[in-house]
Amino acid sequence: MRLNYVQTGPAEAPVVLLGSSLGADHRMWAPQLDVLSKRFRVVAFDHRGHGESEAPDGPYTIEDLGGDVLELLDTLGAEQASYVGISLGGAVGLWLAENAPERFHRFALICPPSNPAETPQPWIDRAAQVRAEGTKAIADATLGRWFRPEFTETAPVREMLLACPTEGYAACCEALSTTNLVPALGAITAPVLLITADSDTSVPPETVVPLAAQIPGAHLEIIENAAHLVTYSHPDVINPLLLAHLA
Ligand SMILES: O=C(O)CC1=CCC(=O)O1
Repeated sequence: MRLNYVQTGPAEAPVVLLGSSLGADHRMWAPQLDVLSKRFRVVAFDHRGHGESEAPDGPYTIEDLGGDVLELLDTLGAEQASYVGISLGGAVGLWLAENAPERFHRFALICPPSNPAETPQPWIDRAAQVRAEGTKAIADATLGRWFRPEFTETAPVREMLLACPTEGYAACCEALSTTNLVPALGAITAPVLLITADSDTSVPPETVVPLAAQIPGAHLEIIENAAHLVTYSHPDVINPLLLAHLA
């Protein structure tokens, strides 16, 4: 699978991969790139079916998306990396922490859905709606979950969502509908920073806070007055946390 990616920072520095939210692409990491690339070789990639990555017909699985990241590491010539993921990218991070610990130093997982398969029907319904009507049909509702009303710089994110391939978005919804990463959380060995946002209605804090007790040694941060896409709306709060954890 050919994943699209951009990289910045010194070529010889430790690699940090950035995995995006459902419907967004590598451009959503713009508020993190300058800061992280002073210390790391930063690789922001598009999941399959997103941005400019290949978009085969779905359904996909979380194993597909995680396997793509391992292939990307091989393509980059990186034996190991650290991984930062938000939302769908956070679920992929949990899968990587559980299934490929030898390839990763540290994880920062932001608003990660750990068991979306618990309620699969909304994901199956969303996939059907997007296949029928495109991502424009879900754009207003999605941005309403991703940002609090006082954050108004949402136009670039809307543009990413509208540009997301219909089949890729739908197939990733189907991946979420079959994903349950909870049973293996206790086997995670890498240091994990978990970040949740108090106003996140996509992946509510009540579903993230308990993960800190289930992942050995995990550290939890709860960001106040923030919704799901907290990396984009609150970089001044998030970037120092990422730097402190990854360094
Ligand atoms: O609500 C959304 O669209 C964002 C999201 C992606 C994965 C998830 O659980 O929520």
